[in-house]
Amino acid sequence: MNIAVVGTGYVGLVTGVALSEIGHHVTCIDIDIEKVKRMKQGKSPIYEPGLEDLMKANIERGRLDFTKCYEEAFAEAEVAYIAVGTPEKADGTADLRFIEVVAESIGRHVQRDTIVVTKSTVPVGTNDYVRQLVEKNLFENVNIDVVSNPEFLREGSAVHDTFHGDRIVIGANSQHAADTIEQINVPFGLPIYKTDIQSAEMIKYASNAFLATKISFVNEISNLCDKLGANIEDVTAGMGMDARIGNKFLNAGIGYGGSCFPKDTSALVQLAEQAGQPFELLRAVMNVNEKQKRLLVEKAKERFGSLQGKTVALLGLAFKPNTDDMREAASITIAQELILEGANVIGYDPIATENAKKVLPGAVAYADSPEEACKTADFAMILTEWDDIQAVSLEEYKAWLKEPVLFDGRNCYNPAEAAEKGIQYHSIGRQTTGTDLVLQ
Ligand SMILES: NC(=O)c1ccc[n+]([C@@H]2O[C@H](COP(=O)([O-])OP(=O)(O)OC[C@H]3O[C@@H](n4cnc5c(N)ncnc54)[C@H](O)[C@@H]3O)[C@@H](O)[C@H]2O)c1
Ligand SMILES: O=c1ccn([C@@H]2O[C@H](COP(=O)(O)OP(=O)(O)O[C@H]3O[C@H](CO)[C@@H](O)[C@H](O)[C@H]3O)[C@@H](O)[C@H]2O)c(=O)[nH]1
Repeated sequence: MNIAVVGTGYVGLVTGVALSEIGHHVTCIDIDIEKVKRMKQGKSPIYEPGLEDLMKANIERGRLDFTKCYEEAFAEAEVAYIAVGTPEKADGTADLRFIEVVAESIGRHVQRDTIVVTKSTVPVGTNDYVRQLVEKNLFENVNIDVVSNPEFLREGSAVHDTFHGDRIVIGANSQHAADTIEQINVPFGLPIYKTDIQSAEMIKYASNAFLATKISFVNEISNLCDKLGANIEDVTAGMGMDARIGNKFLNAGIGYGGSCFPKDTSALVQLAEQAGQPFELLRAVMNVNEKQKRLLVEKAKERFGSLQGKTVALLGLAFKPNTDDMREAASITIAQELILEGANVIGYDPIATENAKKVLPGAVAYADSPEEACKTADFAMILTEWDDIQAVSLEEYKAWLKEPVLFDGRNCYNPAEAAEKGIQYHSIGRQTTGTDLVLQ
């Protein structure tokens, strides 16, 4: 099948590469000329494990190409995937401006009957709107079908998730369109769930909202554990043994970030509002998350009284490991709060530093290793559980930090062991240890 993929971000590029890997001929379009140049040379503009190797292999096989030119991409295309961003507007709703521009461009450039597949996360009803926009701009006398095919990959494991996902959702109102998109996806060998367009659109928002709810729920439980002397790791292990609850996605931490949960929960709350069906639960989930992002700073203030003049090492800046994405990373809130408290901040991230520089306060300094960050600092906070950060030993923290006090937002260490090694260790939903240590 000849496929055009519009937008080459985390979703578009991974989708395009994966579709070419299973045998389709794919042309990816992006308006960012620099990106297109890089991708043509087999270089991925984003950090995503395994992606670049697949890109190179399929460019060599002649099944994958990149362009900024719609004419070129639509010369042969029978199917057009839309994978541009749907960021959050100031009022919390989804911004459909990129979708609108793309739908109009597709309309102007299609040469034959075409199925337009929306991969982007869009509010219920958007695919109908997309069809209207495409049809309004048609030059050729062709038929347009639309299909909702929401994406469920996670950043940092996007390639793996695409080939090993739990399901592929296809929402269509025409049997022909549903069958064609199913056939395209059969080689992935994953369960395919077919439904109508509105339900497919809702499956995506409902899934993200449910996962966000799980995280805020467990974070609330962890804060209670903190107060009442229980241990969140033991609690979630015990909860997760109930198959109805499941043992995944129960890690307490410093709140969810990233390019999806924050904006998608907000968009669903707004969608519910517009439908006259306020989503109280999801509002609470979002409020809990905002509070949770500030937890480590609150703990540090409680421990030190004032943070004025203290230097804090922030270890891990990306919103999760194995990505260079800084969108809605908790590190942004934490760095801002620390600076407001009069602290100096030195950040370290193995991959996301360049992106971090664009969004963290200008006053933040950057280190090239956990050692350099910690040796400059009074105490440290672990924000992202990158492998190289988890590989730092407790002995090293003890040797490097001026005051061996560690605030661990990802529960990477054993609290008793930390105290044994001479560290005062504050983590999430577990008792603080090493409080009796005499620190300088
Ligand atoms: N990032 C994820 O993990 C993820 C997972 C599932 C779903 N989604 C959804 O997928 C969509 C895309 O997300 P993303 O993170 O890949 O976005 P992104 O911001 O990383 O990438 C969007 C790309 O589209 C390009 N673009 C914008 N306008 C264009 C146009 N007119 N023509 C061609 N290209 C254009 C941009 O230059 C950019 O490269 C969003 O709706 C998001 O909610 C994202
Ligand atoms: O038990 C957990 C799991 C995750 N997180 C945090 O939640 C955020 C999101 O993590 P994750 O879901 O792994 O990454 P994303 O790439 O944002 O993926 C989510 O958002 C995508 C975009 O819609 C969806 O496609 C995915 O299915 C969905 O998991 C990160 O800040 C994590 O640190 C926790 O705090 N505890």
